[in-house]
Amino acid sequence: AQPGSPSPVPAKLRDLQWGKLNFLHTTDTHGWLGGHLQEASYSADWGDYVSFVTQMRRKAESQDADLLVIDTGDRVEGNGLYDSSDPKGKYLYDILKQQDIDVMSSGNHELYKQNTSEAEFLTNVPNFQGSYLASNIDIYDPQSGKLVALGPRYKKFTTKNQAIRIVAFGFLFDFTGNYNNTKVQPVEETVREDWFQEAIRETEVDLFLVVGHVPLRSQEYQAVYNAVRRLHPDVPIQFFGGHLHVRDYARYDTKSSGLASGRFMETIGFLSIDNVKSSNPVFSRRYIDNNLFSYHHHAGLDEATFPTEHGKNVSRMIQEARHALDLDMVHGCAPRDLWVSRTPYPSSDSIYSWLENEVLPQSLRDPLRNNTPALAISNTGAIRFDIFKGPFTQDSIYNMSPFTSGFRYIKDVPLKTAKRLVWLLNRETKIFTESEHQNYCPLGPPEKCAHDLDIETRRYTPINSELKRREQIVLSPEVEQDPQVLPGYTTIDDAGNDGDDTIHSSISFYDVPNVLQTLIVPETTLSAKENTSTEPSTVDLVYVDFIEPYIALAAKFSGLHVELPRDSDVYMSGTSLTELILGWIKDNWRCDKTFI
Ligand SMILES: O=c1ccn([C@@H]2O[C@H](COP(=O)(O)O)[C@@H](O)[C@H]2O)c(=O)[nH]1
Repeated sequence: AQPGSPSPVPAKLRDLQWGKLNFLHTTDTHGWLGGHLQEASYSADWGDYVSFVTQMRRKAESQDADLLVIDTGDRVEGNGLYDSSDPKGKYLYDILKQQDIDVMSSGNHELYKQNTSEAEFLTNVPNFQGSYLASNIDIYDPQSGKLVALGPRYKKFTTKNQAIRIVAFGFLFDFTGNYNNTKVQPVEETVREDWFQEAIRETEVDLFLVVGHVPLRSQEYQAVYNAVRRLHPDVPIQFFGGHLHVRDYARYDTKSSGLASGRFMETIGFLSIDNVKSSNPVFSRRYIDNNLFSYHHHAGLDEATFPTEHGKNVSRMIQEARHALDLDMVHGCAPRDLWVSRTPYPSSDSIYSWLENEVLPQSLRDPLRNNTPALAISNTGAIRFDIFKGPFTQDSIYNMSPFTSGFRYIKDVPLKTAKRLVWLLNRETKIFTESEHQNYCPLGPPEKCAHDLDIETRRYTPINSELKRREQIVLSPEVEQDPQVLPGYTTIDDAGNDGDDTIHSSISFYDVPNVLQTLIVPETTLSAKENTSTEPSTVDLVYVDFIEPYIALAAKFSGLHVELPRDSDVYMSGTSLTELILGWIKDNWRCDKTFI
């Protein structure tokens, strides 16, 4: 763990049920390779995980079993270790490659920007040669300019100890927000390609392994499942998924299942399959809290015997990178916790209410607009993580707001129309049904999308469904706090409620809107007539530039006749949302002696 990170609190643990074939799985790590420096439950770093994999491989060997290590993408964007270096990822790729990963795939965050996907192609794919699969992604090779596969489409291999013959694929969901230097083929089309049809016609196979940055309960995985099952009614299929940032386990039939292992290095997913080659395979899953207490327990080792030299070196690499990036530098001290979804919105401890009521009204102003009133909009997904009371560091800013988006505006928009546009963005259905940008919750945080699962059937409710959205639901009721049991994940999945390794009390999650809004009316701009209603008749409609495609769509439905980007312009040139928030924090959150 990194120096200064909190020690894990001993807790009641559930053991792992080993099989002859075992997996460890990470997904959506988003650069959190240093672990969580403010949360004891998730305080192990990538170096500890390197030690854990080594020790678990030894344990597998001793039982003549196999262990495969999987990662399903979104390794970048979301933490200072990736986002604060120039170029981004200067330290991350070398740290990542220290892990011995057997099968991995790309996420959507590897493809939003040209430099990220090129780093993936030129650095990460070669670093993980033989493991990195890209079943449905192509990239324009920056050297030749030719469109080529990002990585091999699939691979066949046989495990060392049990000689299990595996055919593996690596998918990304039907993502449309990628920069134009990559092409993502919809999974439903990929499964009709000749190479895929040939691959699944393999007869010498004991297991199909489908890894991907794909929600488990999705039309994409349904398509892969249907294609394989049509030819192989009896061969086990194991899926690993991600993107929604949740722990989840799905049973598709008696011989197939899927595991999703959370987000931000909070969770290491464990899955075992016993009797893979028989007519009766047995599956077991566990979500391991990423801390040393859990690691020691599951490896059957202690503080002295657990860490490997390699693991310790990787922890040192992280420490040096964090030091070089000055990630512990304190910008201010937060006077209270501010939550993304642990508290109702709006409320005094909602991070979105804080942005709407304090940060944006006090900071968002373009001097070139001469105090013109503005209705400002940001997507809630731009804010990725909570703020904890106490020191707010260089790391905290990227954990909370990692993206580089700035602002644009459309002038002279009737306030009534602007408000209707916001209403439409939050209502979603109509807009996204007709959108080429349809995606998993393209505006809100991914967890919001996961919570739109139909509770009864555990099926994902597509965002173009006409099903009525729940307004704001408490997903798990608060329970009396048992002093021995700390709050944390209490997952319910298709195998029941005993998946988490650590026994926790539950935390409440509340739904959040797609976009937050704030009306900014400088006193002096109101005419005497308007002053009576305190609302201007027209405003600058200001928005985070990432959401411009959705603004264009919502404008169409709200009667705002604009063509974007032609009719919009940059607002506060050179200032990103992240810089705006950081500036406000530096000005407003002084550290007094209660924090030191
Ligand atoms: O530049 C960006 C990129 C993404 N977002 C938001 O992030 C989510 C997607 O996050 P995942 O980790 O891939 O699930 C997307 O819905 C956007 O809301 C952003 O705001 N800016």
